[in-house]
Amino acid sequence: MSGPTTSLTPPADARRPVRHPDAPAPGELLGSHYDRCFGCGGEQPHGLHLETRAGEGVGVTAVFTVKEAHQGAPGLAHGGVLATALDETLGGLSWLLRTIAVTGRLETDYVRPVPVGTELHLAAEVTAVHGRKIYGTATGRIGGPDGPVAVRAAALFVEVKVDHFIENGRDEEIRSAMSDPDQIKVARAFEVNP
Ligand SMILES: CCCCCCCC(=O)SCCNC(=O)CCNC(=O)[C@H](O)C(C)(C)COP(=O)(O)OP(=O)(O)OC[C@H]1O[C@@H](n2cnc3c(N)ncnc32)[C@H](O)[C@@H]1OP(=O)(O)O
Repeated sequence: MSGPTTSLTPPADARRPVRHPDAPAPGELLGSHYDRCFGCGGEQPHGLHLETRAGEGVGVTAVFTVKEAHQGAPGLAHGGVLATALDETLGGLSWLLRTIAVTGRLETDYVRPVPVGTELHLAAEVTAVHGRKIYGTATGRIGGPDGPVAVRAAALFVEVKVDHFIENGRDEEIRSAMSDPDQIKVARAFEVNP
């Protein structure tokens, strides 16, 4: 049986990731890539409102406070919401590479339950790049950057052009985003990618 390989282990000839010279400085807040994004958008009332900062190398850190609206079991964060937090943090790595990419595969390990009210401290890094494929890992810790690990992820993102969103998104939101100067600014930031 043959088909595309879905392994999260980079191939032997993958290259080490390189921080883009125009990447935000370590500690800089990345801001939201779309104000209605469920992961990071300020205009999404029940969203995660994840705040992501550039880290050292090709890495980012983020903080997500688990709210009442994020429950699965009573008083505990929903696993899908935690996967979203990991996915969004990994998505922030695009800023470090200055490459637009979407999640192709995301594998999540749930190590310990995460109560409502927890401040989850996330960290993600790119581990390898192979053609359009970007390999990354992420971790979420309870209470602080050195707190106990609650969740972990390995992921493969695939580089896409802006057209991916224009061709596939719903017309109403695409039209609205295209008429928003802030949104155009975010998209342009990634267009120059030597
Ligand atoms: C702006 C950023 C927002 C950030 C928000 C947080 C991140 C997100 O949640 S993004 C939203 C969720 N993701 C999506 O909606 C993506 C939906 N999927 C797609 O659009 C397509 O399948 C896409 C773009 C991933 C790949 O399609 P396509 O561009 O045709 O590439 P394709 O040729 O199939 O694959 C390219 C390579 O990736 C590999 N690949 C593709 N999908 C996968 C996968 N699921 N698992 C492993 N490898 C994969 C292929 O094997 C291929 O590898 P190789 O180059 O070695 O042959």
